Amino acid sequence: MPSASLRSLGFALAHRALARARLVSASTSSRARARAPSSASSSSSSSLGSATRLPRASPSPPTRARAMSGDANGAAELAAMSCKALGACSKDTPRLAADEIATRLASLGPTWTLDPAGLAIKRAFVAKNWRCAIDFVNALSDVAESEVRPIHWSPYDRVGVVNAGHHPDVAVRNYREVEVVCSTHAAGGLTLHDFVLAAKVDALPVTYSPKWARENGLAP
Ligand SMILES: C[C@H](O)[C@H](O)[C@H]1CNC2=NC(N)=NC(=O)C2=N1
Repeated sequence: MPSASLRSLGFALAHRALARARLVSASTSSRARARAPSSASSSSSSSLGSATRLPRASPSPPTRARAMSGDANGAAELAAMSCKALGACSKDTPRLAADEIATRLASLGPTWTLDPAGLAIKRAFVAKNWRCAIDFVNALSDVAESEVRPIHWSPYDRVGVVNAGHHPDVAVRNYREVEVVCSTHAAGGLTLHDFVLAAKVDALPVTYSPKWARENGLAP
């Protein structure tokens, strides 16, 4: 075969190979594009995802520790109860009479006191340090919220939560002095909810200031 025709044949083959290579790379990239979601669609799917994602239910209450109580049976009975079972607090939630308050108070730990007006119970202690104080408050927060129950409502079957918990007033002063006050705000005084919460608070682990623990008869 003459050299000129060989050369033109070579060019033709090279050209065809080049065209094929271009064709293959074009189809590969279009397939790749089809697989990867576009930035718009991915953002819309993630935004849809975030629209249906709702806050997780509160974590389960902390594991029980040694219940610190004056009357173990009374405290165990209270701690086994649940504010959810008692129902959400309202102005109609019955307030306890003075004698039942005294009985329930005796079954709690020794550091609970009744306020002079008889409308709240208070527990105060000194933690070992700030971190121990805040760890206790965080665990307390889980207990207060542990009565949260999920509800479903249409039409998108979104899941929400009704906060049927029972919440104490909490203060941390002088970086480690913790104060917990239980009272039923909706009823304007002490109800069974408050003693149930207090018994659960007594079951929480606490790292006390060693000096305070010795002075209050709570040294291990
Ligand atoms: C609907 C829900 O049960 C009420 O808002 C709860 C929330 N936590 C509460 N906590 C306390 N301590 N008193 C209340 O009256 C109260 N009400």
